Amino acid sequence: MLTYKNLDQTRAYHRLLETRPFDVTSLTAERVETCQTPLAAGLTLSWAAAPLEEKTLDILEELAQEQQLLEKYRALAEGERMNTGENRLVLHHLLRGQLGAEVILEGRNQREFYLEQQNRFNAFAQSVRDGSRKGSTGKPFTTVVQIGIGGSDLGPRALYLALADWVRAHRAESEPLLEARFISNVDPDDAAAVLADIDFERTLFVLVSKSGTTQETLTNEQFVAELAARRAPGLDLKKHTVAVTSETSPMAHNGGYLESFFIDDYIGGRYSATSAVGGVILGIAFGPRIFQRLLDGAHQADRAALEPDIRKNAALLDALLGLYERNVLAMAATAVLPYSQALSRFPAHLQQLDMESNGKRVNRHGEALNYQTGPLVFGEPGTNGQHSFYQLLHQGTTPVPLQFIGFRDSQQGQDTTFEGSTSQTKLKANLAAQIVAFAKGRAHENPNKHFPGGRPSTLIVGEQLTPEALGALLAHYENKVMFQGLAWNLNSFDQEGVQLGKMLTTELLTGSPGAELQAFARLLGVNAG
Ligand SMILES: O=P(O)(O)OC[C@H]1O[C@](O)(CO)[C@@H](O)[C@@H]1O
Repeated sequence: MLTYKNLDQTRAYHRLLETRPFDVTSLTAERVETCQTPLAAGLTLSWAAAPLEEKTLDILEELAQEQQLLEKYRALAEGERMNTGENRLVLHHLLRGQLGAEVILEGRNQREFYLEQQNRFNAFAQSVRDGSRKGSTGKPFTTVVQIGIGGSDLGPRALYLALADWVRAHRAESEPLLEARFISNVDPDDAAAVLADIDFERTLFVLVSKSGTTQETLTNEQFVAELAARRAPGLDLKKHTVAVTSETSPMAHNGGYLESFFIDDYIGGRYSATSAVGGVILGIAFGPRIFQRLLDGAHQADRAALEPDIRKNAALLDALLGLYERNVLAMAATAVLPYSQALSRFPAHLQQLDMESNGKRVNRHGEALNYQTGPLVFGEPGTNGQHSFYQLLHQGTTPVPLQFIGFRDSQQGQDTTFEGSTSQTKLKANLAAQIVAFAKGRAHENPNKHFPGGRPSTLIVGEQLTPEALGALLAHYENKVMFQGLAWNLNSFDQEGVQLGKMLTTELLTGSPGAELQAFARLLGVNAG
């Protein structure tokens, strides 16, 4: 039977508070060689430079048992109503494969429903790619533009950017390459810039909103319609627009779109990248086979997260390490630092995934918590970050645990040798150097040049950022966030914290706002109506 208790009601937590962290200034080569956990799809988690002693790991494993983390993960995948705030199931794992018992809801097998949608959007993507489906003026599509925000933008955009160059370098000559673009912000400059040079006759729009009510997305739909009417008056925009939404949303079945593809309430926005939300645009841009490879990598990581031994379960280990850093070592933030330009928007996706999921102050039953929960998440690709905010990370007063990601090979294989080493070699050398510099520091008699060290990190390393590796990376973080939320006894699957701002915006635009809201409206020149 599953029981739910707060972190501070567990024995393991109180034992953890008594532990001393591994002092990462004592990092050794032997530790680098031994502290490795296979993740999935050829990725490995190195935790050599993490503040973990063997004894701490044992207690973290006890915590996992006391909080029944694996049992709860299994239950979640098999249809337990884990989203207590909204009384919903949490089924994104089923998008990539069956993990346990089938989930049947009102006679519908949920895995089959997701597969049916996948088959539909794959066939659609194929027809766009092979040119059999054309625009309303008879021209083949060359560009696909996604309109959506939050989970309906960040994951798909991060995945597109992560694979675009890999696909360009690895595709067969006969495979077309369609360009994808994204409009998310209600700032009119976003849509205007994305659409500035668009050829409407050859563009397909993918309107993505699970709720079908998001202000930014509906406004941008209208922006596109008006611009298309001005720039391509003969165009039938309906034949250039598909929708991705839930079956119960106002956008579903409204007859305004060429096709509609569905998710349901059991796929949370920030967990939706492997559904039609990401699958339509990635399938069109790269082809369904590439999207399937991404799903396979994600499923491998989902399976690996079922492993009971914490030393062999990268998602569980990473999750409980993050909890240890947050609750025992009182570290408030964490940085995600991919040494891969392709992952340029991956930290932005993780920001939503982590902070919208675990930025909570009450437990899953709505009771106030007496301990810290989700950390602040930020990040940028290396080496760019090194020339920006690493100063604070090395010598600032706030130690921040660092999550590095790196690959042995570049995606495209193009390179140059300068001063005896290639760019890819320099990239990896910088990454290795940073881990050691953060961990061990360097003494100096000039305090300004003194590096204290003792700054912990982990490294996820793989051969190359392939579709499988990317899928595994995505799922690893989803599972990490899920395990942390379960250990903190909170609901990682709702987001009430985004509602108040939305409400006040509506009040200001269409209702009777309070005096202070009106005062800011005057300062900003808000003209409602
Ligand atoms: O897909 P929708 O319903 O337009 O929602 C977009 C995003 O808005 C949020 O609800 C937050 O405002 C996210 O959780 C979600 O991903």
